[in-house]
Amino acid sequence: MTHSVIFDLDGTLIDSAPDIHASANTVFTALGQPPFTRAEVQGFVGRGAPNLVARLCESRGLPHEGPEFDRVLARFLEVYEGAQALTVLYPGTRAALEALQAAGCKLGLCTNKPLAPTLAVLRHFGLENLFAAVIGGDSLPVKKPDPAPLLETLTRMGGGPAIFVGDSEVDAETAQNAGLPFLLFTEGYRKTPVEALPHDAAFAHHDALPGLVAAFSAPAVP
Ligand SMILES: O=C(O)COP(=O)(O)O
Ligand SMILES: [Mg+2]
Repeated sequence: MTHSVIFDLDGTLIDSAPDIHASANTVFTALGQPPFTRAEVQGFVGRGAPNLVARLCESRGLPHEGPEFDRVLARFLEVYEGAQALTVLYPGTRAALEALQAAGCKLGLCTNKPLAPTLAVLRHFGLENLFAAVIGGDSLPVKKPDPAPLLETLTRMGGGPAIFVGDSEVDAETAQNAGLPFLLFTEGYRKTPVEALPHDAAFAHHDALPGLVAAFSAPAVP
């Protein structure tokens, strides 16, 4: 039985932290704040843009809710939507997605990144037609690790057996919450050692992905 394969985006298919870092610095330096390091910003990626901006505000002693925060978030989202210049696909990503599709797998995307910058970056890399369903961090009232976005992605893909592929603590928890197998990409933005994150298989290069998915999809040997 061929599985549907649902992907996380930031830190899994694309290395977008340089653009997220640059967008944060564009917004916060305009507010008279000193720039953030890449590590500071990357450490807050994974729970969606409102959480990222709230954590950045907090670390500069600025309000992390209310009208002033809303203005900073709105400005960040504006800058973020046009921020693709520093983003790259992880090596082997395009080939792996195409190989999975050629093997009959349906592909889906379930990210906490807001939908507008998600669609913009998919278009930037010419990947927008590969995915049967795309759910962003603002597509539903809840985000990962709530299982609803992942399950909704699968429903929009027509259901059936599925595997989730992601890079983070949030993704591992989402897969568990949704009851789906989890493949962990080890070169993304996780903060926890691989051994400490629940996963069914781990990989460091996307070349390994079609083989891992095929192993899951193979009928169990009696
Ligand atoms: O925008 C984020 O916080 C992270 O996005 P991701 O779910 O694609 O890793
Ligand atoms: Mg991620």
